[in-house]
Amino acid sequence: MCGGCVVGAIYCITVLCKMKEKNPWHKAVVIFIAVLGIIAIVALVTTAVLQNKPLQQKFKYGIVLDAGSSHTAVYIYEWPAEKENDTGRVKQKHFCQVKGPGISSYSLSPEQAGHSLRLCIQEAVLNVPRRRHHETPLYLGATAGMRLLRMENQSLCDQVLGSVEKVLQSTPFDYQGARIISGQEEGAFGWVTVNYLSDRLKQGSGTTGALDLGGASTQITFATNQDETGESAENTVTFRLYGNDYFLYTHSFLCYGKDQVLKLALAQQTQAGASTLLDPCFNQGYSTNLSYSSVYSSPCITTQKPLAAGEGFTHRGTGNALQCQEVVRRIFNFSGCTFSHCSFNGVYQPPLQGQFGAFSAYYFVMNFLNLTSDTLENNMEKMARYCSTPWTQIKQQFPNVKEKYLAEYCFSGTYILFLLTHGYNFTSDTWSNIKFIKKISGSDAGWTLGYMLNLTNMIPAEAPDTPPLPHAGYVTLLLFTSLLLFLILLCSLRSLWVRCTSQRQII
Ligand SMILES: Nc1ccn([C@@H]2O[C@H](COP(=O)(O)OP(=O)(O)O)[C@@H](O)[C@H]2O)c(=O)n1
Ligand SMILES: [Ca+2]
Repeated sequence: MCGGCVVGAIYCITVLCKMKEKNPWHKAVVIFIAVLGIIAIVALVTTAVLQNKPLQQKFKYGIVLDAGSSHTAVYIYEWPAEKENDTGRVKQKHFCQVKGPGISSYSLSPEQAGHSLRLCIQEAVLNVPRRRHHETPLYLGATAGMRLLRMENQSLCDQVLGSVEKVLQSTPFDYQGARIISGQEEGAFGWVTVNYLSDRLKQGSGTTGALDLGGASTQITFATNQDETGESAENTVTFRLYGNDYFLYTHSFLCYGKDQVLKLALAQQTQAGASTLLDPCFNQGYSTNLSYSSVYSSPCITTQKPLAAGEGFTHRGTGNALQCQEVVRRIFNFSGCTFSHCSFNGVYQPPLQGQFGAFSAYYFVMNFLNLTSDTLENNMEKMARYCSTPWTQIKQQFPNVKEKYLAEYCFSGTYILFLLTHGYNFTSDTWSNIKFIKKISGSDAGWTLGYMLNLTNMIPAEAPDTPPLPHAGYVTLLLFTSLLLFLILLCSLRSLWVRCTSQRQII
């Protein structure tokens, strides 16, 4: 079309040139045509650019409630409406932490479980534009706290789920159900989240493994070769995403979240039923009274409360990291592997592959202890120093940290180092493959985003078709071509003018 303009303009000039002798206005007419040509090109480029400009962005929303063992969190996600299937497009818009404990703690007053969510639901209502409310899917997924309650008492578990369901149904959102997700789902969707956010799924190779530490369970998930997954079907999840096949190894260790594992350690150390427990995993000078039932009532504890024991015991710290490691070692079972390789407790695990992102409590604990960017050996030393610091000094040093968390860091840090090395087989050499992360590109690492992407079919199995040129490339090419044609027009005008003038001189 632009080429047509140029040819037309040249034709006009030629005609004009012939008319020139007779017409005293020829100069003005030539200038007029040149200006007209410029205006035509500018109009053409402007129209083409505006026509192809991305439309004003409209957003869609999705809400996922993570009903964890220790607390419930509400995540609101947002994405451009016309780019639903593009990787990396869904972002966390808002986060709300529900006040109080996890929903499984309301087993004796189930109505309270639903009620506890109300404030965060109100926040969600304000954070999603009103006209989008009815089309915004809302999901609740409960994890290990509710898995344990289901094992303990199915009826109480149903009542708690019923109570949250009642509240969620009454919201203006498109409620899609509240359920207990499986350990495999928790692990696999954590892996999807991490790889979606770091934009690795479209590239098809070099994915990142996911390590999730909760309060009641912990998950390890990573991509392996197809033949590695054959040994244990229950540890295998396969996905086809953006045209690539992924064979994932995943395992969720129930009772190996950091709060339940502490109960395992306390039960292990109170077998004799003494009235005082001297615990190397707590700082020297730390002392508190604990009831036996707070330890032994968990379904993770299979041993009975010691017969000789009274109501409770004094839990006293002695602060010794090496002895603490021995306490932690006793809650792992390294015998009885029936597969080619195992992690612990007879669970199959193929050799570790690639990089890993470690999130949730891994991040909280390691970040507090300043163990996120050092060698394994240095981290062991730092850990020993923290454990041997007297409790009074720790409290003085961190007056703003909740005492319960502060007291447990020696135990939790020792447990994390032991789990990653002796449990999963990370070594001094492979330690640097683990990155302790909270967020990736502004969104929290965790299973919730992967869960929503899967349920809303937002990750297609096959790679979507993309235009041959991105918008910026298209505009650049258009401008460049127009500029070139304009220059050709000017040159042609000039050479015609020169020829015209010389012809006149000859005449
Ligand atoms: N700021 C925070 C928040 C949570 N946490 C811990 O992170 C863990 C989160 O577990 P969770 O509630 O998701 O439990 P699961 O159901 O995933 O096992 C709990 O052990 C919390 O105590 C922490 O250490 N620091
Ligand atoms: Ca969790």
